[in-house]
Amino acid sequence: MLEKRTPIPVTEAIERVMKYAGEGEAETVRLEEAYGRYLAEELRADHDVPPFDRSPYDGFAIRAVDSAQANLDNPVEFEVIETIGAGQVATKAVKPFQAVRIMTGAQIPAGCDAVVMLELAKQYERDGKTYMSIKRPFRPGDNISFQGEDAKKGDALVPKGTRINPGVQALLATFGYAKVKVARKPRIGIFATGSELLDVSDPLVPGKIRNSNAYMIQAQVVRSGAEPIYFGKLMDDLDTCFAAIQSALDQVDMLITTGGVSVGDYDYLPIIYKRLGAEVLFNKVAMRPGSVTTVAHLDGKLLFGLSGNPSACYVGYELFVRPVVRTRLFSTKPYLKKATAMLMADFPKPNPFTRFVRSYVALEDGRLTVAPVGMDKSNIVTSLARANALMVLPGGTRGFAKGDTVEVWLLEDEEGSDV
Ligand SMILES: Nc1nc2c(c(=O)[nH]1)N[C@H]1C(S)=C(S)[C@@H](COP(=O)(O)OP(=O)(O)OC[C@H]3O[C@@H](n4cnc5c(N)ncnc54)[C@H](O)[C@@H]3O)O[C@H]1N2
Ligand code: MOO
Ligand SMILES: [Mg+2]
Repeated sequence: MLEKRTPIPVTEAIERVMKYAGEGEAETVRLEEAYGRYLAEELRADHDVPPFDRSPYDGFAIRAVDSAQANLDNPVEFEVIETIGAGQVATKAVKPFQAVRIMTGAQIPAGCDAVVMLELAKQYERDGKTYMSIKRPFRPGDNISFQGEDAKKGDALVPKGTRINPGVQALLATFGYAKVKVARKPRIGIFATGSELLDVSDPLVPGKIRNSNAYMIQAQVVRSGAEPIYFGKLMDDLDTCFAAIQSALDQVDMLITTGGVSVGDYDYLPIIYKRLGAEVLFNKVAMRPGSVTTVAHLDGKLLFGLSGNPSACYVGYELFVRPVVRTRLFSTKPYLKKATAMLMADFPKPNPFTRFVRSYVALEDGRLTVAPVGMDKSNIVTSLARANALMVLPGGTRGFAKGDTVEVWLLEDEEGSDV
């Protein structure tokens, strides 16, 4: 007799998985390798930025008070006592009506409190000395880039769990992080199961198809910030699958299988979970596609039994695996970012299960619109190529119409959501 599966709501399924999400671990990488990784600790300023008052222009550093009387009819003259470029420090004390020729980025000489742009000064020589004159007054602080104006020592700049983008990379360099503490990428093992599966380079033969899920999942793993370990494809043979899965478990933090999870004669994952002694968290979810998604837990490791159907497999990853990965990357927002969008197509057929329709979200005239990107069936692979969102249509008795406002979960977003 076929075991009856009881569907549970998607939110409950996610909750059950997240109980076993575990915690992130830190590792150290060189700054050059940090881009795209996730910070394992908050980034704070340990010094002021900039660390000294500096010139934002090529020009002359002066004491503003000396320029007070300058106007078009009364140029004020300064003796130029030295020249400093960025990286150099003035060596002479600046006395009244003296100036230092200064370049962008150089430290403001002691005693000076304003900078005159080169274009506003006239420089000339007289009796072997260099002078410049200006025809307008400057106030203290004019054209100074002040110490700490960018960041003050102690400022919290980037929270733990942030993905290191080029800007974060710049800050890490600014604060001297030659080595960076980042989240260790969770290692996710992948098996594709199915006797019908061909390798990518195999020619098509009757009854068989190429294994696309393994490559799709590897990309999803990478997109979410984890490290895929692909163990290859398995024939639908119980003992072979069991042995392969059991031995792979030692090498990974969690394991994904695709296919073999439904109720068919050759769907062996349910038996394998039993043999392993794994606790099955659920084996039916009230969602389309991916209703057969099964998640089990064994000795602190999650085993994701994703559907063999490509669209169902894809959705299963984004809903159940991604938030676990993000949690282990120290994110406080591990879920897909949610938004609302205007539906651009009718969806008349009601469905008792919540639908996650592979869709394309666009920004049109300042508001989000959403349209499905292909046929809404779980065995469809072509629709995935253009999907940048999952449109969430709650199950129930009604369909949806063009113009309705619907929820969308964004697939390419980096920020995430805490719910
Ligand atoms: N009697 C029932 N039959 C089915 C049910 C059900 O409730 N009762 N559920 C259906 C649903 S819903 C889904 S989804 C599928 C899930 O099946 P499995 O997860 O067991 O996957 P398979 O049977 O192994 O394969 C399904 C389908 O996907 C193709 N596939 C598998 N692996 C790959 C791969 N790596 N790359 C590309 N395509 C793959 C496979 O050839 C099949 O066509 O079960 C329904 N049946
Ligand atoms: O698990 Mo199936 O995808 O609901 O079609
Ligand atoms: Mg099957």
